[in-house]
Amino acid sequence: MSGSLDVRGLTAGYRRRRILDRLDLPTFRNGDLVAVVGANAAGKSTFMRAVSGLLPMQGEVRLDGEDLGSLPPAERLRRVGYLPQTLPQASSLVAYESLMAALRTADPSMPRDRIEHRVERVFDDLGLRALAFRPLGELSGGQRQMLGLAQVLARQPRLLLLDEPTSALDLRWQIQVLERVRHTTDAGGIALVAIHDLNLALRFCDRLVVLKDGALLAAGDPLEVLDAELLARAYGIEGRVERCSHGYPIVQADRIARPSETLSTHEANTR
Ligand SMILES: Nc1ncnc2c1ncn2[C@@H]1O[C@H](COP(=O)(O)OP(=O)(O)OP(=O)(O)O)[C@@H](O)[C@H]1O
Repeated sequence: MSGSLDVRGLTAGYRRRRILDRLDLPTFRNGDLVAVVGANAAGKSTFMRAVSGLLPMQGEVRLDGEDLGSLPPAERLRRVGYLPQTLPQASSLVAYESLMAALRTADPSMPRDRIEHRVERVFDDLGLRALAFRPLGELSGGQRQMLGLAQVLARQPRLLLLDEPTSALDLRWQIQVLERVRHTTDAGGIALVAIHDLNLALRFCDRLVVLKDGALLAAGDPLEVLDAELLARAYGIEGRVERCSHGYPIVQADRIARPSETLSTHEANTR
């Protein structure tokens, strides 16, 4: 179906361990900015790698009705922009050249003037002009993370898969990045963002996927899905979702839950 992402029966893992086992997600549509959340080791990065095509997988990932697994790697690379959790390698290339190189790799047939136009544009959009002629090896961790994102956005992929894109960023740049991603989804894209900061997820994302031990714990509207019980089950904490004085929802983590509080009432009652 056009304008959609469908994940059905996704199974993926590593040589000796299966991590995701027949994962089904709700259909995502154009305009959706999806936060993929869950505790450490829940399977978020494995999910991102599997959907991106970097990790062998079974099941179906359909983008606009087409099975991504059946596309040639170059075509998949054109449609899916994946930002890994690791920062881009430090190198002697300056930032501008690194973006040019990323675009050339993704689409060797793209004319040079179009590449330059896209690179200029993404530097402006992300407010990174000051970094354009700095060698990657001389940038801070946060600056390198921004450049990694710039490399992905400049390719203008149909689907964005961003694994912790704000983990190295200060408050201002966290907002800058998520506003930028929001802009691409408002323009009709689909973006999946693995993120630990639930407050950013609540503020910018319109869909939430919660993973636990490689399985889907919950999915839906972030404000409907995130509540005290989910915080206990997903993270083992006692917490709550409240509104700040500006009206934004915020998650307050109060303390680590006692073991029985990490289970649902039903589970606890039937033990
Ligand atoms: N390269 C690998 N080889 C073997 N096992 C791996 C590998 N990468 C991750 N795992 C395992 O897969 C499971 C899920 O890890 P994953 O990185 O997907 O979790 P995550 O939700 O992204 O965690 P985090 O929030 O800590 O980044 C973990 O048990 C982890 O130990």
